Amino acid sequence: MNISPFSFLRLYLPIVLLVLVGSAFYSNQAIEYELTQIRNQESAYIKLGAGALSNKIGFVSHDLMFLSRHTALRAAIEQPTQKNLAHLAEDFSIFSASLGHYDQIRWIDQHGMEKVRVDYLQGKAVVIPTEKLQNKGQRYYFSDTIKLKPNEVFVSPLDLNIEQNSIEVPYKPMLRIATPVSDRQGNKRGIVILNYFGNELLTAYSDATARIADHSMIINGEGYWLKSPNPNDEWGFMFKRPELSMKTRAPLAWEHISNAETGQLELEDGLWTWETTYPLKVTEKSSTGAVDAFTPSSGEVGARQYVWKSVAHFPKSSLNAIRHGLWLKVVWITGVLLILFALVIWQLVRSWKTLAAEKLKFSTVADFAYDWETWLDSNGRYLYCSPSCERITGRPAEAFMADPNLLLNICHPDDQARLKSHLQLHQASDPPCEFDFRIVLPDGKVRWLEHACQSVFGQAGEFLGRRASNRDISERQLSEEKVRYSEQRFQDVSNAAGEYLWEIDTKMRYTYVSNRSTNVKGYSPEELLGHTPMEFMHPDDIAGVGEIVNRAIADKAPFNLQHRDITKSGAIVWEEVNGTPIHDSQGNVIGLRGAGLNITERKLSELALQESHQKMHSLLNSMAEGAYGVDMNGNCTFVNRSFLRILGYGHADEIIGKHVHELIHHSHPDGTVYPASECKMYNAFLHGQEIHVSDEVFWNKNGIAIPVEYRSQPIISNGIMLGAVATFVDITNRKLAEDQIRNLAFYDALTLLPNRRLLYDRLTHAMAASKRSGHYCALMFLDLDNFKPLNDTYGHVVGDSLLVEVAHRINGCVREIDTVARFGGDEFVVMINELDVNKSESAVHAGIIAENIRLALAKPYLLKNKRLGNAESLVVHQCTSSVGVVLFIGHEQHPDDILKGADNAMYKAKELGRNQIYFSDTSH
Ligand SMILES: Nc1nc2c(ncn2[C@@H]2O[C@H](COP(=O)(O)OP(=O)(O)OP(=O)(O)O)[C@@H](O)[C@H]2O)c(=O)[nH]1
Repeated sequence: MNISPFSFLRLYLPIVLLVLVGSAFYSNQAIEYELTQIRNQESAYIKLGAGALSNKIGFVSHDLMFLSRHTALRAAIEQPTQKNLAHLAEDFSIFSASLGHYDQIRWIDQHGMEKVRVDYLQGKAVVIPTEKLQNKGQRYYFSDTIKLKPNEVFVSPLDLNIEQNSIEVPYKPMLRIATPVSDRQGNKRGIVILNYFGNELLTAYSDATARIADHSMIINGEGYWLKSPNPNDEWGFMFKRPELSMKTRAPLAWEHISNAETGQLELEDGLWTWETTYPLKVTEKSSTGAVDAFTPSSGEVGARQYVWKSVAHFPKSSLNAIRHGLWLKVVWITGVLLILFALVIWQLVRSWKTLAAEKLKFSTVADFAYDWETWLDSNGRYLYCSPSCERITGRPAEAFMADPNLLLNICHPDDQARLKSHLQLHQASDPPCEFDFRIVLPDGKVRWLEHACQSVFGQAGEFLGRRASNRDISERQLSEEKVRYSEQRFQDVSNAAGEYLWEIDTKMRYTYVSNRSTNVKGYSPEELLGHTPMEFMHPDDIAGVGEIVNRAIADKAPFNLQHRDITKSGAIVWEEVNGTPIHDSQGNVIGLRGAGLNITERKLSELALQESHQKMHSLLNSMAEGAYGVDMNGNCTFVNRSFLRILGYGHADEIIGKHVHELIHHSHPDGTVYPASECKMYNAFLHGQEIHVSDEVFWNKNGIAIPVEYRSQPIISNGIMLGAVATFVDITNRKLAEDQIRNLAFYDALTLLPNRRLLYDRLTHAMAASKRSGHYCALMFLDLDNFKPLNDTYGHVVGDSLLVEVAHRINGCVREIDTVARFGGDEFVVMINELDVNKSESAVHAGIIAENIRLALAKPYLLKNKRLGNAESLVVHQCTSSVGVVLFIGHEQHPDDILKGADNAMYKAKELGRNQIYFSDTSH
């Protein structure tokens, strides 16, 4: 795992600083402690040394005073007889030998003459014979002592013993202590003096300061060493060598030492510790002494001036060594500590990072969990609540953390008792638990939650509470509800429909059959399970059913089939089966399921219907009329053969399913569009009405209008209209016949000109029109002149052809709106409409037209002549015509009068010689 140097240093640097400061503080404290120890030790030993010196001096002083008051001495002073002197010498010997401290014990009389002297030589007290006694009157110790008052003590400086005016070698440090003695009258009778071995004193000092022997020393008041770690420095004053004194060697230290009774001071050269000893009591005196044997003291020295300094000098190098040693120790410990801290912090940072990573994982897994994750302690308080609770419950995680009862409070009232007992009672030993409950959202909606929880334990097996996962299963519940509802509905519908449900495995054995099987097959589900459907099937149907089912399995497709079953009672029932393959997750077919329905009645009906259909089909196809059916959308449901024949189709499939009106009835006879909305038949069938139309057209496949007469009748079953059936006949021949009849009534069969009836009709219309317009009309009555001879000569056929040609030539002389009619025989009537509003102008126009006709008819005719048995010949014929003209307007005259007028005019033309035009009188 990578650790960021920044993370490490951020934690480590303050600790480094702390350790360094701590180390510095500790080192200072340690050094100070060590130095304090040393200082204390120095002080203590120096005090011990000083004390040892004082004690020793005290003992000596005590011995002196004991001897000065000794009875033998008193006796010798009063009566210095040999006996008393001997006695005194003996006592001095005993004293010397018993103590061994004194080099000499003497009584010197007031003249300085040694009276009794005991020396201590080689461990024995030796009384010096009288003849060897010397006069010490010149010596400073005598002169300094003899002048003292009784009981005052003279203590000499500690110096080296001088014998024969030379410093005794080896050096014999010596301290002389003396006191004057007097007789009973108070006269001074000399002194008692003890030469005390200075080594005793120095040894006592050494013993007391043995622990600091290497740097302890005794220095006299002048700064000379009486005892020094370096013996060569000692007794400088005895050799008059001032350089062997502290005053010279360490003047600064000596200045402090000499000016203070006691003290301790660290100077550049080291630690100085000193203690001042005052060997003399108040009653004791001393003098400067003298180095030379017979030199008197230069002055008296009082008790406070007679000092020895017990001094310890702890060298600077040793102090530094201690400091360095401690520093090194601290530095080493600090280094080790820093390394240890570095390792610990490194591990700590690693652990934190691991912890952070684990926390990130945890938060990623828990905080981003889709479900609502919780952890409750043994008291039911939330230790963790995932943020998804807000999406699921509508309340934030903080609300649950703050209120352990919130879940119970928002629980649906119907589920609260169960949830409450679960939350209150679950214990560490409870197994994992799952159940569903509902909560009420803030907006009042209800949501289903699937709750799953289990106990959780720490590594030591301690119960940590229960961890739960709550999943929003509202949609699933809804879906399941829908599925349940759907299944129930399916079951109900199936039952209502009389169906039974079934499932079979790949070996075609029933694995499930619903109760309705009893109604359909006559066998209960228990009797069917484990058997195959074929065991109950009509033998003739097994092969067909097997083929359909196997194909469905191969195609993995649903199937539908009908077959016959033989019921438990032996009856044959028809069953309709719908089924579909069941697949596993790999898509393999693992069985079939479906529903079966008893369709026996329907099947029998169908068969009957089929038979009926067959009959109807035969009937339809035997009809001469075309027939077809339409559904409610107007689409064709069936056609018969005559339909196909009449309308030119080859197969019913070309029509069935198509909108019949759009296919065969889309246009009027003149080709204009005939919308279905205007179609009589279509509207009649839409309204459930019968209709009969005798004259419309259907359009055949080739786009030719076929005149038809049709009937349409709605198909109504149980009051519900299902469509219509139409029949039609081709009335082309009938129409032709009708046309002919109509032509016969209104037209001349030979010339095809309107006949007299039609002329009369049009004359009536022309009269009405002229009345509206105010324009005059003209009626011309034509009669061929001498027509009869042609008939007679060539026969009626030739005469007919002339009449036809005459009709043709007259038509060529008039407008479309005019009428040319054959009135009868060789008589023609021409009616000219819309001439002029002015009668004269109209007469002129009519005359011109009449003249044109007359001229046209007067031209020769070339007529075919074919007689029976003879070849066809051409007859050239020429004839004229007589024309009578009458003008008319409105209803001034009766039609018959107009015709009569024209006829009369024509006769006038005849009378006037034929081949001319005559206007009726009424025309002018
Ligand atoms: N070919 C033929 N002749 C007809 C037809 N109808 C009448 N006729 C004859 O037409 C003749 C008419 O005769 P009329 O008009 O009386 O005599 P006409 O010979 O024309 O002499 P005028 O009229 O006096 O000039 C008769 O001989 C009829 O038989 C017809 O449809 N076809």
